[in-house]
Amino acid sequence: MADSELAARIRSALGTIEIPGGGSLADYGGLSEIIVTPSAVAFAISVGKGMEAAFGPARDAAHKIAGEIAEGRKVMVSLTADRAPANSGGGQAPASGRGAPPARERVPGIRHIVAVGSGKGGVGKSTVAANFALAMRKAGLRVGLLDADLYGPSVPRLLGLEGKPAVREDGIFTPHEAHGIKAMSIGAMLEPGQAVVWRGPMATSALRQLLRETDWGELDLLVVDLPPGTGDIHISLLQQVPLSGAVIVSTPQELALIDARKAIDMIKRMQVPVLGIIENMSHFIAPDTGTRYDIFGTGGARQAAADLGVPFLGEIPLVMAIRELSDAGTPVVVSNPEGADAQAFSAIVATILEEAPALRPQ
Ligand SMILES: Nc1ncnc2c1ncn2[C@@H]1O[C@H](COP(=O)(O)OP(=O)(O)OP(=O)(O)O)[C@@H](O)[C@H]1O
Repeated sequence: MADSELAARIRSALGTIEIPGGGSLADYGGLSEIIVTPSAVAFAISVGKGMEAAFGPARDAAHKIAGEIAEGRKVMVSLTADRAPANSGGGQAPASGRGAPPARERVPGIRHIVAVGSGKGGVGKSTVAANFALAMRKAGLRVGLLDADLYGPSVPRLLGLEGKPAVREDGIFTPHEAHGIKAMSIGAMLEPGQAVVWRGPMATSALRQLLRETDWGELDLLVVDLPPGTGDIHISLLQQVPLSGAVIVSTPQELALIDARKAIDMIKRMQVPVLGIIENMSHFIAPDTGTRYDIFGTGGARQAAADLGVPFLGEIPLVMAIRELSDAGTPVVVSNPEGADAQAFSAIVATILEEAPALRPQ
């Protein structure tokens, strides 16, 4: 069945579900577009603040009906209320009460979650996140990598993931395994080139399900590759799970650093420890002469880290091999582990494990 036909069938079936206040879910203005991908069906129901509980049965019924029509696809139905008043607190908030942010809840089996973010796009955040995860694996940790960059997922390319993740009978994803780590990405569920417009509530719901409805097994560390910037996904992740820390990737340019400062500010306000800044594309070493060129300036991220009172974790040079190997699905940490570039990632991991001993393998 064509995707559009499947979406139309689901929408029409939602007409049998009655919503609080009367009327059917199919006609309800808060029902989002129904997104169909080769392995998933996703839609959101937006309700007024305080109406979440009343709409719960409608959401459950929608999930069931969509599951019956979805032909083996994973169904993701999110129920979202209008945004609660800005939460500046963080920490374990009360679980009930109108507008109260939900309590941060651990993901069973996962000891630590560390997010990798950046202020600006295109600074190499995903490349760093993948190599960072693999370097943690080399350091002896059981590692997973969650691609939360729903708008531009690149983990499938970086790790060479092929095919869709399997969905168990109970609807739980089985993650991909690559180079000794587990990996989940919404990108692996899309057709090549398929663009999905994740509107705010659906994005946060998709993230929640990738995080909580995946059979991660026992992990010492889940690395989360965030989208660039400081949007809904970041706030949602920071609010819904306790994070052991966040790492910010920046290039040395002032513009990237301004945005990196904003990201660090947000993370601190949400009371998540900032493990430090990694400067990517720090400098270029000419392969023929070995001459170092500071093409984006030098020392910018180190200075910004000092100004912000957060650790500076290290520099990753701009190297053709990093790009070529990442694009080929064999990141430098696994394909050339003894090379200087891989060593730069290992040194960063060693610094973090020194500074945050709780993360070390047990
Ligand atoms: N240190 C590096 N040396 C050479 N190329 C690099 C380096 N880091 C990243 N790249 C390349 O830069 C490009 C962008 O990297 P990447 O996709 O990781 O960035 P990003 O910050 O995650 O981007 P987005 O904002 O789209 O999520 C990729 O082609 C990648 O291979």
